Amino acid sequence: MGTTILEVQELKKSFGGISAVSGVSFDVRDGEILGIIGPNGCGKSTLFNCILGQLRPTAGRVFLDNQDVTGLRPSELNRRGVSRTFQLLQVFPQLSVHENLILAGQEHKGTMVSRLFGSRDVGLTAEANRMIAFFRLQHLADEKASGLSYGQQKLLDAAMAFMAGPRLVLLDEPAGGVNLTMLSHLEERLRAINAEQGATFVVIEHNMDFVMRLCTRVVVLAEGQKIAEGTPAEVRANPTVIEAYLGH
Ligand SMILES: Nc1ncnc2c1ncn2[C@@H]1O[C@H](COP(=O)(O)OP(=O)(O)OP(=O)(O)O)[C@@H](O)[C@H]1O
Repeated sequence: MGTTILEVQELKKSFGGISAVSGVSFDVRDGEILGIIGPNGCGKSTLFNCILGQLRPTAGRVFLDNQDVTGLRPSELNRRGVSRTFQLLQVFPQLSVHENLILAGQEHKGTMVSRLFGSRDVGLTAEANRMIAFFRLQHLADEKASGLSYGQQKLLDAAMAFMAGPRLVLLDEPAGGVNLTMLSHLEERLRAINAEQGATFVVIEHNMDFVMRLCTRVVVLAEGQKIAEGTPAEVRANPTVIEAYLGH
């Protein structure tokens, strides 16, 4: 496996008296698909939000390519090549599939680039077309996002996160609410973007089968702490993991 892209060290986040994340450490290596799983309320989203600057950690550090990025704003992390999806769809319903992708690309490149250099495109039209072809959305390219099925919107949402060649993508429940046919398409395309383009990403997901099939490595959280880490097979056989799931 490649060099370390992201390193999370002893991250903690409390909300008043509630400790949502209690000292979690892990890393993400170039070219891998890392899964983060755990029972409801174990701190997965809080962890993502702390890594991506939506929340300021109570303690701990986050390094991107060996640079300390703890507490940087989401827009700054975007400019450094980290993008994400949210549990709730972030597509703009009144914009077409193509326009949504362009907008995501502009956000990833940083609006300053287009402001300073005039062109709002900076190669994004070609990139959007490439992404549309990659995720097999050609027949929907000019459709408004609101006209797409929920599964198609989730696919678009994921495609948007990969616009402009980010260094690292964090996907928050990409499979949530997606029907089986669309799910296998999403899984196959995510696998392909990793294999063919070397995309590195982290997936938070409740769908255990999806995670176990897709991810190269899995981190398991329970009650704000990391309780296991390993290949899908190792994690599945880990008694502590089984206990944490059966106990809920
Ligand atoms: N803004 C907040 N204020 C207070 N408590 C919060 C806040 N956000 C999260 N929490 C609490 O922190 C804990 C972790 O929540 P978090 O949403 O990170 O878990 P999760 O693993 O993502 O859950 P789920 O799988 O249900 O999405 C929970 O006990 C939750 O109630």
